Amino acid sequence: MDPRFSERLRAGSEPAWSRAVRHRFVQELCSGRIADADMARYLVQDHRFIDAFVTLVGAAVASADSFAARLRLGRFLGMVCSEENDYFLRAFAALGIDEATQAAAPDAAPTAGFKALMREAAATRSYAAVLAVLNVAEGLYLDWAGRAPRPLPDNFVHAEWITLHDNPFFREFVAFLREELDRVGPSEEVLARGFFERAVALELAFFDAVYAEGDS
Ligand SMILES: Cc1ncc(CO)c(N)n1
Repeated sequence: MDPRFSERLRAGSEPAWSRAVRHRFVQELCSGRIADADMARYLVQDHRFIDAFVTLVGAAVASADSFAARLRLGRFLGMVCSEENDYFLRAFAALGIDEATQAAAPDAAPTAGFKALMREAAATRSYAAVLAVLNVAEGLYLDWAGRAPRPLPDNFVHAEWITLHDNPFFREFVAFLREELDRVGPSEEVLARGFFERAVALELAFFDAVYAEGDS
C-alpha cells in the first residue's frame, strides 16, 4: 500500500530528516543545556529565516486554490507575525542581544540558502512547490518538538521555542499542510520533491551552522 505523498517525500529525504530531528542543537535546547551564545547565534539567524518565511506563507495565501486554505494559512501567518515574533523580541532582550549586534552578524550560508529557496518557491507561483517547503519547515519542527522530554526546561527562551512548535494549533496546522500536499503534490511530483529535499538539507545545515567554527 502506497504511503501518502507527504510521507513518501519525507521518507525519501532520509537520513537527513532524522539527523536534523535528533541534532545536537535539539538535544541541548530540549535539555535546557544549550549555551546562551549558541542559542543567541541560532535565534539571530532564525529571525532572518522568519522574515523570508512570512513571504513564503504570503505566497501560499496567494497561490492556494480555496478560500478555506487561505483562511487557515492567514491565521497561521497572523500567529507568526504576532506571538512568534514577540517571542524573538523577548528572547533577544533576555539574552542581551541588541539590534546592532543582530545587524552586525552576517547571514550564515544555510540562512542565505533558505532565503533563496523560499524566494524561488514563491516565484514558481505553484501552491505545490510552496507547500513542499512549508511541510519541511513546519513538519520537521513539529517532529523534534513533539519528542521533547517533559518537563520542559525552566528558561522561557528554551521552553517557549519548543511549545511554539508543539501545541494543538501547530499540530492541526501541520496536519492541514500534509493534507494539502497530498492533494496537490502528486500532479507536480518532481517539482515538489526537489523543493522538499533541498529544504531538508538546509534544515540540517541550519542546525550545523550553530556550531560551525569561524561563525560569528
Ligand atoms: C530554520 C527553521 N526552520 C523551520 C522553522 C519553523 O518555522 C524555523 N523557525 N526555522
